[in-house]
This record gives sequence, C-alpha cells and structure tokens, in this order.
Amino acid sequence: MPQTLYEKLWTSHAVAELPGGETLLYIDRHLVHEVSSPQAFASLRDAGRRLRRPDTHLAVADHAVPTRVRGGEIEDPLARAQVAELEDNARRFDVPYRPLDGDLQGIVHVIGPEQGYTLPGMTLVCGDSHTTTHGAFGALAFGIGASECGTVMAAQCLKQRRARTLRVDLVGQAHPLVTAKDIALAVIARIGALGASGHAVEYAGPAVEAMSMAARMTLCNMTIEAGGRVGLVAPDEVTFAYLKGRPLAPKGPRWDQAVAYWRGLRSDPDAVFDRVVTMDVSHLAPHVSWGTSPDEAAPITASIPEPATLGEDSARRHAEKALAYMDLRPGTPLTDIPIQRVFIGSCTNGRIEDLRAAAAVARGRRVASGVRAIVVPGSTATKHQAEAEGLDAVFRAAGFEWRHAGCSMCVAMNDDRLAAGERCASTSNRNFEGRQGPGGRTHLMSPAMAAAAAVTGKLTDVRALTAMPATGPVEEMR
Ligand SMILES: CC(C)[C@H](C(=O)O)[C@@H](O)C(=O)O
Ligand code: SF4
Repeated sequence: MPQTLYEKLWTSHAVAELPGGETLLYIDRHLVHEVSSPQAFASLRDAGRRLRRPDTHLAVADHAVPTRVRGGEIEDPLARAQVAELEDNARRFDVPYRPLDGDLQGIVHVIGPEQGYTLPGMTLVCGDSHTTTHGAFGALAFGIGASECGTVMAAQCLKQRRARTLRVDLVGQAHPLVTAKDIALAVIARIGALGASGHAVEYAGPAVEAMSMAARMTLCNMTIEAGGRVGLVAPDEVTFAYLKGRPLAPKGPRWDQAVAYWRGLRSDPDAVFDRVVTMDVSHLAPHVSWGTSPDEAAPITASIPEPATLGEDSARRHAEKALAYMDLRPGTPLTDIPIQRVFIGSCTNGRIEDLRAAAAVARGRRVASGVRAIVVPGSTATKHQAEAEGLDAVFRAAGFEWRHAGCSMCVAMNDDRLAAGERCASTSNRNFEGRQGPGGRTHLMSPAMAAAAAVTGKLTDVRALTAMPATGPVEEMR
C-alpha cells in the first residue's frame, strides 16, 4: 500500500493503537521555552517524577527576553522570573539548556535546525504552535499544549489522532524577490485561515525543490496559520547539505546510515492524499496582509478589497471589523498605506538568508524619516553570522536598530511593542488584533518587502524599488 510521507512518519512512531481511535506516538524530541513549560515542570515536581529521557529535550528562553541588552540582570521582573524559572527547572531536571547570554541561544524554531537537533524522520514537539517549522526537514513536528508537555517529559509518548493529508503543489518559478513568505501568504489567502485544519500539509513540486532550507522553514512555519497541524517537505540533497556537520547531527558512519534512511522519507509516487491544491508561483507578486487574520492578504499590486466582494458572510464581517481596526478603507491601493514601524525577525523570517535579503534592500538606502525599524536575529548564532558578513553595519548605516536574538516584536512579550495606532511592516506570522502591542496594526510580509517599506515609509513593491538605483548613504559613511 503506497504511503504519504506523513503516514510513514506516523507508522514508524506508533507505539499502540488506542481504543478511542487515537494512536500512542513515540516522541523523539521536545523543545522547551520559558512561556509554555512552567506548568509541565510543576506537574512533574508535584508527582515526584523525573524526565524519562532528559537528553532528548532542549530548553531555551526566547519569548520574553530583552533584545536591547544581553548579559547582566533582566530589567523586567516578569521576564526575569520566567527565565530564572526555566534555568532552575533545566538544572533540576537535567535538561540541556542554552543560556541566555551564550552563543547557542535563540528562538526554539531557529536553534533546533541550526544546531542539528531537528532531523528528518523524527517526531518533534514543543509547547508552541509554530513547531510546524521543523517539518521542513521531513520531521513530524507539531505544537502541543502545556499539559501535553508534561506527558512527553514523563512518558516520551503522546496520544494523537491521525490527520487528513493535503498536498500543496507549488509549480513554476517565482520571481527572485517573491519568497516563501509571499507564497505562504498567497496559499493561506487562497485556502483560508482554517483551510488546512485537521490536515497534515505536504509541500511538493518544483518550486519547493528549488527552495533553500530557510525558505522551506518559512513555508512550514506558516502552515499553522492555515490551520494545518503539520507542515512537511520531503528531505533531499538540500536538506542533507544543510545538516551535514551541524553539532548535533550524526557523524561518520552514522551520518551515512542516517542519509540512507532519510532518502526513503518521501511520499510514494502513487500515494493518495485526501486533498491536493496546486499553485503556479510564476506570476505571483509579493504579498502583504491588510487585515487581522493571515488569510486577509493580497498582492502588493492590489487595493484593499471591498468586504462585500469577499463571498461568505463570515469573511465579509471579519473583513469589515478588520478594516475598522486597521483604519483602512476599501479601494485604497496597498502601496498608499504609510507605516511607522518595521520589524524584521521572528521564527518565520529571522534566519541569515532573511537578514541577507533585507540587507540587500537596505544597502545604500536610508530608513524614511518618522519610521522606526528594528532587526532582531532569530538566534545568537545568526546574529554573529550576520555581523561576520557585515550585515549589521549595512542595517545601522541605513538607520535600522540592530538587536539581540529573541521573539521580540513578533509577540510583544518583551518591551519591543507597538504603541496603539502604530502601523508596522512585519516579517512575523500573525496579524491578530494587538499581537504586536495593544492597538498596534500589523502588515505581514517578507524581509525584502519589510526593508522596502522601511526606506519608503509605506507599503512598497520591492521589485519596483530595487529596479531604481540606491542613492542613499553607503556603508563606508557610517
Ligand atoms: C507563547 C507561545 C505558546 C505562542 C505559540 O504557541 O505559538 C507564541 O509562540 C506565538 O507565536 O503565539
Ligand atoms: S517568533 Fe513569534 S511565532 Fe515564533 S515562537 Fe516566537 S512568538 Fe511564536
């Protein structure tokens, strides 16, 4: 019987079929952060339990951490307590921990892949919805609730219901400035914010095969914004080249054995999916969101839609409310929308490739007056890499603030947040009301598009901007 990649990963981890139709799955890896783990550790403490396999977990503080200064005492008392609690729990339960002021700190979904902790064929969970990111490696990765984190810690297993399967075929060749983020926004706009709910999504086709690991991670990261439980890309040479030599990846003969196994991790040619969606990316324009749900997005060449044209009543009502919150009027060209803030970072778009793409636009240009733009690397290693490449200098010369790694203004759990009424061009993944600060307004887009918005002060088609020469200050004038 031909199998999809999802089915292969599922059956290779099934420990038992349970009476209620659920499966007991073995969990290989568990990422732990300061916001969703305290309850799980407390439940273990209360029950006097240890972790079944402490070495399979990896803990790091990312959500609440300050990005202006690193080292020394954290100013904010809540963040200080959260980080201290995580450190204490890691020590007490023997969980590998990446200290906040160390070189290996960063957003869970950035450091897992970067350190070779995320590997093809594994099950990987985290008390965090964007765990779908790791599916880019052909791992069965999904977010779980706080109490499930405790179950995984104690039992290394989890009860799960099998999802339906959806293959998203991406065909054609995208414009070089049309990225995985634009494709993700276009897919979500097409299928809806609940369009993939109950499904494990596998991305396939020539446009996916052509993507870097960073791009595949962006795509899988956004799967949850379409309601998908899992995002997957079959591992291939791009995957193996990315992983080879990473600190936690297998070495020597074990590497060869692993690659031989990983090569089998792909959907059989005649495997049947419950649904298939095909999108040709050849003529896709860069996308931006205009509303307060990730599916309220459109090509930058378009205008704010008239809610009445949106079909279903629920979509119309949501759009009306969204436009009121966003203070936008139907018919306004997207490129006429001014912004005051820019956030480049997050587990969606805070990797080195993302920073390079933004820096390429920022180079020789200047952040528009009245705009505040911050660049927050997804990990400390990414920050160091960017500095080695001189990207920090490019950003600083252009008037961007260069920060330490963390979730930052993606979720505003630290002090990086929008003031009420401020409008932000953001490379993050959620544009919900108040997501980046109470009353703040978020427009989701790619790093290159966010950099373009920073230098023009409004939503901008980066393809048009970069067709003109940069005339602003060059790096040497720093
Ligand atoms: C705080 C955390 C549990 C949350 C998540 O589950 O995703 C956050 O990372 C987010 O992006 O909203
Ligand atoms: S960067 Fe944003 S989306 Fe990613 S884990 Fe942090 S808060 Fe969640």
